[in-house]
Amino acid sequence: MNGLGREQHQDFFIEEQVRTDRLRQLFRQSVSAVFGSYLAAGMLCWLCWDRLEPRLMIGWLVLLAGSSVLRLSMFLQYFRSPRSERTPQRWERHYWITLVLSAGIWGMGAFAVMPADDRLTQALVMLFAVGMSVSAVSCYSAYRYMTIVSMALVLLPCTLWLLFQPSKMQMGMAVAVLVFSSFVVGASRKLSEALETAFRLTREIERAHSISTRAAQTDELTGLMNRRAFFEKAQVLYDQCKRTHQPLCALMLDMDHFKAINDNYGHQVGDQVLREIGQVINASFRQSDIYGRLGGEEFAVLLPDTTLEVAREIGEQLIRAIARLSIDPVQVLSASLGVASNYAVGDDLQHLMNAADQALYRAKAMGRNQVAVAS
Ligand SMILES: Nc1nc2c(ncn2[C@@H]2O[C@H](COP(=O)(O)OP(=O)(O)OP(=O)(O)O)[C@@H](O)[C@H]2O)c(=O)[nH]1
Repeated sequence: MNGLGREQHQDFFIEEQVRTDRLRQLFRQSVSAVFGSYLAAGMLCWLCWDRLEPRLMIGWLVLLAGSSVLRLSMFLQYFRSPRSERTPQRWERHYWITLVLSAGIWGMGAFAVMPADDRLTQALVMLFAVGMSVSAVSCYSAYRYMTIVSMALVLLPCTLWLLFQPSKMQMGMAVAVLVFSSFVVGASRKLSEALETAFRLTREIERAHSISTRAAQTDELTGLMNRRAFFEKAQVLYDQCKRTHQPLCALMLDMDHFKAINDNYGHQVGDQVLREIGQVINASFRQSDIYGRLGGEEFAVLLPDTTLEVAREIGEQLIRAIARLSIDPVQVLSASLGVASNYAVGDDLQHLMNAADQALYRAKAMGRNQVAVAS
C-alpha cells in the first residue's frame, strides 16, 4: 500500500472507530430512556385517569410495555455481546427499528388518548410529549437523526391535530411546540457535532500516541526493536522465565570486520548490510523470542523455553544464514555470536547479557565467524 493509500485506510479506520464510539455512547445514554418513556406515559395516565378513556390508556400502556421489553432485551444482548461484535453494522438497524416502534407508539398513543374537548388535559398531554422530546436530546445525542425522528414521532401526531383545531389557544399551543422544537433540533445538531469531534480527537490522539511509541521503540535502519525497547521487553521476559523456572538463553551477535565494509564500499552499503541482517533476524525467530539492534553492528536475541544446546544450534544457523547473504559488492560477510543461559550465570538480566557478550568476544578472539558458549 502506498503512502496515500495507507493514509486513506487509516482515516477509514478512524471513521469506523468513531462510529463504534457513538454507538457505545448511544447504548449507554439511552437505557434510562426505556424506563423514562414508560414512566412518563404511566404518570400521564394516572394524572388524567378520570378525564381519559380507560380502554385507550390501558391499550397504550400495554403496547408501550411490549416495545419497552423489546428494547430492554436488545440492550441486554448488546451489553452481553463481546466487544468485537458491538459494531454499528450489527446494531444500528436494530436500534432504529425499536426506536421508531417505541416513539411511534408513544406519539400515536398520546394522540389516541387526547380528549377532543378538554383543553387542560390537552395541555397536560402536550407537556408530557414535550418533556419526552427534550429527553430524546440527551439520550440520542450521539445520533442526531435519532433525536429528530423520535421527537417527530412523539410530538407531531398531537401537535398537527392541535394546529388544525378552530381555537386560537390550541393553535397557539401547537405553534409554540413547533417553534420550541426547531430550537431543540438546532441544539441537537451542535451537540452531536461536538460529540463526534470529541470522539474523533480522542481516536486521533490515540493513533498519534501509538505511532510515536512505535517510533521511539524501533530502530530506524533495520525496523527491529532499538536498545531501549529491547531491554524493556527483555526484563519482562527475564522476570517471567525466572518466576516460571523456564530456561532462557541470550544470543549476542556482532558483524565481523564491519568497519572494513564501510571503509571499502561506503556507509550506504554498510547500512544495506545491516538492513538485510535485520531481515534475516526478523525471519529467524518465534513470536515469543525478543530481538533487537543494540547499536552499531551488534544485535541481541532472547530465547525463552530454550536449552543452551538448542540456542547454540540456533546461533550456528543464524551465522550460516548471514554468511549466505549476497549483497553486491560485498564479497564476504560473517558474524560472531555468543550464547549464555540463565541457568548457568548470575541472578539478573545484566549478568546474562554480560555472559553472552563475553562469549561473543571469545568467538571473535578464536577467529570470528563462529559461536561461543558462556562457560
Ligand atoms: N554503515 C553503518 N556503519 C555503522 C553503523 N553503526 C556503526 N557503524 C560502523 O560499524 C563499525 C564497527 O567497527 P568496529 O567496532 O571496529 O568493529 P568491526 O570492524 O566489525 O570489527 P570486529 O567487530 O572486531 O570484527 C564502525 O566503523 C562504525 O562506524 C551504522 O548504522 N551504519
